[in-house]
Amino acid sequence: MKMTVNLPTYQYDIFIQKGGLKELGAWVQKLWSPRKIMIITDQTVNEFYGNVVKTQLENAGFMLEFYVIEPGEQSKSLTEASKIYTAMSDFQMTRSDSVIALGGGVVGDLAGFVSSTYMRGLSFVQIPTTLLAQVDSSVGGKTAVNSTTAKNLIGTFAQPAGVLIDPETLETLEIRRIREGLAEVIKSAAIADLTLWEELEKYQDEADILEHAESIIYQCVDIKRKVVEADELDNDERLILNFGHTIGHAIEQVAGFGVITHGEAVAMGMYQMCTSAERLGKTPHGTTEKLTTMTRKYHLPIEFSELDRTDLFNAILHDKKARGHQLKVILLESLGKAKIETIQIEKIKDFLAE
Ligand SMILES: NC(=O)c1ccc[n+]([C@@H]2O[C@H](COP(=O)([O-])OP(=O)(O)OC[C@H]3O[C@@H](n4cnc5c(N)ncnc54)[C@H](O)[C@@H]3O)[C@@H](O)[C@H]2O)c1
Ligand SMILES: O=C(O)C(=O)C[C@@H](O)[C@H](O)[C@H](O)COP(=O)(O)O
Ligand SMILES: [Zn+2]
Repeated sequence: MKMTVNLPTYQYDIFIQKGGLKELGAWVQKLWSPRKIMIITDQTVNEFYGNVVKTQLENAGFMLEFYVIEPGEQSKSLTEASKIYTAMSDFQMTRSDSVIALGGGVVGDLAGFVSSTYMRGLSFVQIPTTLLAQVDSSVGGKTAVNSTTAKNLIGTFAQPAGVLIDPETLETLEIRRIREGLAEVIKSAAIADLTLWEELEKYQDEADILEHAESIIYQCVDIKRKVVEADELDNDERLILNFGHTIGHAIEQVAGFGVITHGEAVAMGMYQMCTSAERLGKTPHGTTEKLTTMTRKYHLPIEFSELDRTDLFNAILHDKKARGHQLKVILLESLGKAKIETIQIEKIKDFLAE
């Protein structure tokens, strides 16, 4: 399956194919002439998929260097980015060379960030290997690293040259990671696609989801593609992709990056926004119950009562949807349709109430 993201001045293809990794060499040859490629990945992904990627690309005539990070959110930092710049410079990369991000959202965000800033920008490709990265983070061009004070505080908009999604890589993924990816799937359906929502209601469990992974990934990527095409730089419609993230990102930061996964935090954030919006009369009665049933079925957490509300509020002050004292929040008008409301930033406390 192929899809094209059409932006005003740029376009790229997303290729979704079981076993696609085994065709990587030929796919990359269509994008790039022979050149140096730095493959940025993490230790776990490298153990599973490093060899196939190496063989494919070397046979296709590329000169490779692997940069392998420690797995986990802690690696999404300026410290790690700085080490990668040094490795890129040691590999004597020039602006005609390129980067491949091979891994989950951490690798994708970090590799995208260094690619878009090294020498003011090298081309890069996303090869996402987690469900979360395949349904969300590999598409749309948001790159970032975290600071100690806030999630994704430092970043760029930089679109990849292409995205290759091989759903077979999900076979080696731990169940907790499948579930966290499902949080972004649930988000995508909740904000924009009632049909996908109803489909998710019919699936029995995670195994059922994996059986239908290719189609689910396609639908999520298509939702994201449309939103990004309408508002690449996150000024308006794209903000809906942030449903659950205002509180979710604060949860990740306050708990300590990596303790609660991004998807788990988004599940908590979606629940909290939905239940509060329902209490405030901004979301139809009964929506939270359906959302809770869905998140429970896929074993996602919704509770975060142990986290201090003031700490969460302070973290929310760094949300990128804030403008001065105002904050845009994403609510559900109904299941399958999001709406954006502007509130005074203090008012987010109404949504944090236990
Ligand atoms: N840029 C965006 O639009 C966007 C969207 C959503 C999330 N994100 C970011 O993505 C990050 C989360 O991504 P993630 O959940 O993929 O986390 P991750 O990259 O940390 O991957 C999760 C774990 O799975 C392992 N792994 C990856 N692929 C594997 C495979 N095929 N088999 C076995 N193990 C594998 C990794 O080693 C890691 O331990 C967060 O930092 C979040 O902010 C970005
Ligand atoms: O692509 C987007 O836009 C999103 O908001 C997708 C989110 O799932 C993702 O977590 C994103 O990185 C959040 O971006 P941020 O601007 O809130 O840092
Ligand atoms: Zn997200």
